[in-house]
Amino acid sequence: MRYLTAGESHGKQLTTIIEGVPAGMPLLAQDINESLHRRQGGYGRGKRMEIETDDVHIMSGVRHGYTLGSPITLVVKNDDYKHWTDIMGEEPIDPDTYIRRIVTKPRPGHADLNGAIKYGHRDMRNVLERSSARETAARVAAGAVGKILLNHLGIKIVGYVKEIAGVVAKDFQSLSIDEKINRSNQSPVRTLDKDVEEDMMSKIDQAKKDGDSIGGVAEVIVEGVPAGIGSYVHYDRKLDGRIAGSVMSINAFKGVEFGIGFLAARKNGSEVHDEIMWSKNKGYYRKTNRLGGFEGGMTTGMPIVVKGVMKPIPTLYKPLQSVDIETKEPFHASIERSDACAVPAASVVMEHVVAFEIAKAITEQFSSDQFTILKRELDRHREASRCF
Ligand SMILES: Cc1cc2nc3c(=O)[nH]c(=O)nc-3n(C[C@H](O)[C@H](O)[C@H](O)COP(=O)(O)O)c2cc1C
Ligand SMILES: C=C(O[C@@H]1CC(C(=O)O)=C[C@@H](OP(=O)(O)O)[C@H]1O)C(=O)O
Repeated sequence: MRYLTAGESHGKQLTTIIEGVPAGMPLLAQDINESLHRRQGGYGRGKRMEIETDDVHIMSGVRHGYTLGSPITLVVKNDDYKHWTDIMGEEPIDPDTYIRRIVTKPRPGHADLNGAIKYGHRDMRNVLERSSARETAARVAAGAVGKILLNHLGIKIVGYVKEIAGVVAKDFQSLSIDEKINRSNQSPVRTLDKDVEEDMMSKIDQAKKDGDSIGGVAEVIVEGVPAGIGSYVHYDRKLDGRIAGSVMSINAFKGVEFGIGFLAARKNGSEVHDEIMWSKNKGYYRKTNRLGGFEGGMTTGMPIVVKGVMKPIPTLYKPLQSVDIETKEPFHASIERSDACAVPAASVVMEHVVAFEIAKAITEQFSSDQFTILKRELDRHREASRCF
């Protein structure tokens, strides 16, 4: 499975093309929409989310509710486009209007300056339109298809917020994954910990009031992936590496850890490695899960536990110094519409990029032209690894 996305933030639409989804898998627009709507929500987002209603249009690859095995094209319209037709249209524009509207002031922390240098754009709108996290709607659409595939294979996944600006949620390891899904869906900041919700929201309110922005940590848990998915043979087949890459590719994400992650550097081996157990019912399992479900680039059969850290949003009302690329004069950032905190929304994005990577690894490892055969093979693998 692989996918490509296309589309500018204030252009007509976002398009996702996914290749390699097995034929015969049930797939409905409403299931993809559930993911898209979750991504749009979350406390801390700016005015743009009041304009958009992200609903998917399935343009190819699905017939009568089932996948065909051919490329699936998903379209999400940008409702904001109607306000940007003069700026974002494909026809040549009157030079006076154009000059008045070009973006020459790069925001520290965004892709503006580096993207302009790379492509030679003197108008940094040509960069920001595509570097905008609007693209994550298209990625969530792809991830939703991956997640639907996993769900049909008995694999469940949840993403939620662990921390916002130093307010840390407690661990809820004993909660079932279904309870985690419910709690994160009900929380305005998508955390499992009701006790810290208010604190998280007041941090966001304070950041908004100060014209500043804040970041945090999101966590994703995946249950039901059998042992031995991924590979220890090649760097680009190690599944933990691929998941880490997908998380790092989310806009504003600056780090990833599995299980106890960076804490492992300060512990002895006896405090880090998960002892191996066996029982007739469960087969092999680990007493603990400090390594977050991976050894040797392959799944251990324990829950996959991955965290990603998101930096504060770059667009600030509070001025940060930068340089105008036309005049070379210093300036202080101008006021622009922006999110103050997007960690709740990003936890949904993270859930979906991780879902896609796992679905992709499973379809690579087993026969995947036909969904029923894939399901049979995975069940066989589950049984073989239990009895191994
Ligand atoms: C869901 C989501 C919403 C975001 N919203 C904004 C925003 O409103 N304003 C902004 O400047 N950056 C926003 N970002 C972050 C930028 O897109 C990101 O910082 C930028 O693309 C530069 O990439 P980098 O931070 O990965 O280096 C958002 C990110 C995500 C995941
Ligand atoms: C549009 C989305 O997020 C956008 C991501 C974003 C950025 O710079 O990354 C900037 C903002 O866009 P605008 O400048 O139009 O207000 C966010 O709203 C979205 O998540 O769908």
